[in-house]
Amino acid sequence: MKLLSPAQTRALDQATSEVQGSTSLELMERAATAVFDWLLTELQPAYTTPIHLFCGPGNNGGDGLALARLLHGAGYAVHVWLLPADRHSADFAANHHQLPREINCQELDAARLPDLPADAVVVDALFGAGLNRPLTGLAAAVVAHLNTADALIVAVDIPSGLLADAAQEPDNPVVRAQYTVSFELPKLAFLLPQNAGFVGEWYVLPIGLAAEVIHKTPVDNYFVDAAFMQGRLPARTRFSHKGTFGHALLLTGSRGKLGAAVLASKACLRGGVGLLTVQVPAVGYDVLQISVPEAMTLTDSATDFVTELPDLKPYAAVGIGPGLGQENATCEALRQLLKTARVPLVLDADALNLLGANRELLALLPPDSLLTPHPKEFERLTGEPARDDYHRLEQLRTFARRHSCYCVLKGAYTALATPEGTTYFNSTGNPGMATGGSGDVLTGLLLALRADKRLSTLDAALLGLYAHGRAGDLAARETGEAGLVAGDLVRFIGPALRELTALPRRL
Ligand SMILES: NC(=O)C1=CN([C@@H]2O[C@H](COP(=O)(O)OP(=O)(O)OC[C@H]3O[C@@H](n4cnc5c(N)ncnc54)[C@H](OP(=O)(O)O)[C@@H]3O)[C@@H](O)[C@H]2O)[C@@H](O)CC1
Ligand SMILES: [K+]
Repeated sequence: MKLLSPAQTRALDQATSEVQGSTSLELMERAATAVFDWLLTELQPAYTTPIHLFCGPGNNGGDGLALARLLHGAGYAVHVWLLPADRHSADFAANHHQLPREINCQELDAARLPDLPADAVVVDALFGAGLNRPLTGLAAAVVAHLNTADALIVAVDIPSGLLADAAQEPDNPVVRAQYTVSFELPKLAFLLPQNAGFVGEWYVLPIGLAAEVIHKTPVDNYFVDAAFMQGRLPARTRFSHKGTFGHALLLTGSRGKLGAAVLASKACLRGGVGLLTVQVPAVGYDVLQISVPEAMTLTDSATDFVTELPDLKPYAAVGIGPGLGQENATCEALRQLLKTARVPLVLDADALNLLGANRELLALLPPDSLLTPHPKEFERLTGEPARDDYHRLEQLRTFARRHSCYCVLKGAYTALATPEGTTYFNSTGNPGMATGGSGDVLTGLLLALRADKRLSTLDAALLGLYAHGRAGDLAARETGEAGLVAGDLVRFIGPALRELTALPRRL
């Protein structure tokens, strides 16, 4: 799915009306009907549940008024609260006019803000995508009032006071919703950790906006969902052989951290690599041979950490990082790798920490390298703490462009920035994956996909991130989130990849 800016969303609205020969009022009715259906199926309010709708002067308020009419028509107890304003949008006015007289509809008054009992549902339709400045005065007082109430808050389109795709001052008044119900496409704001307390659990409801216009709209940001990924992994043909899927080399492990080497190796094999060679310090030889018999093991001349590179010629891709440690001699091996590798690289964990501690090495990164930092590792790479999540995203894009690399930022909705300046946000995964070794599994899986000669760098990265999260979701069904360990992810890589495999063409 594409992530559109507010200006693009407005243009899409207009274009939809033109293409479909419908009015913006009809579109508003579709939006309100979608929220109405969602409320009834997801929240299932009782007929006695008080539903308070807070409506602003624009089309977000218009959505709220149309929703109030639909709920009233279905027999629910609704109460409408209007934010006084000098001007109202035309579709707000039309829906205000259509509001049945029996509905209790009052203007908000700062001196007498309504009581909101804990069993009430509050619909926040004060401001939506048209917000263009921080809320002040009565609007700010209403938001503060909603935020202290115990009622369940559902935000229409976006929590009021929150900008859809830009940073704002942390103390700006913003509604803290339990649910946000938006239309057709998600907003960038929903994907950033700093907004989680406002947005709550979010839903995107289809309202039939013109698909052909969405298709033609150029964007910088994508939300990577199941439909986006479906069929991206080519099926294996009967005559495929080990060479098709590549021979990968993994440089990994140090004394006490061979578990990382084992997890990454197993993930690489489950990711479908043709052959895997693992270079570990001498201390890891038995561990690898016994734990991962499918891999070939090379031992370093050093006992406790990796210090040297094998001949790189046989390999289709090289991964480096899991459990590596940060010895000087390891850093030299990394330098040699960056200087000599002519095949795709995947860099993670201590390889990134070494890059961060020796930033002159960044100039040696071969183009199209894939880096997988979490936010702390990313900060070491840039050397500059981010002001907020939007700034960090900007840093990520700049980094990927400057170093011609694909850079991941791990977390909820893991982001992938490309050298061209596009960012992809992954949709799979769960908090159970915040556990030791999860990143090592991702590295191994990405290495396998980069060794696969059939895949572009972008497809390998997207498939790896999506399948890793999906494996976590499948595993959590069995283990629960708390009980999930990285080894469980490995078991579900195969099923996750199978879901993404292209089906044979049929007539
Ligand atoms: N395609 C879709 O997704 C569809 C979208 N739809 C809905 O439309 C919504 C967008 O509607 P919208 O453009 O009318 O904007 P909205 O947020 O209601 O209000 C803007 C008004 O507020 C004002 N204003 C702004 N900031 C302010 C502030 N801080 N403090 C005070 N006032 C402020 C501003 O006027 P100004 O004062 O700047 O002249 C303007 O009057 C969208 O979120 C969705 O709910 C559906 O109906 C159909 C399909
Ligand atoms: K809202």
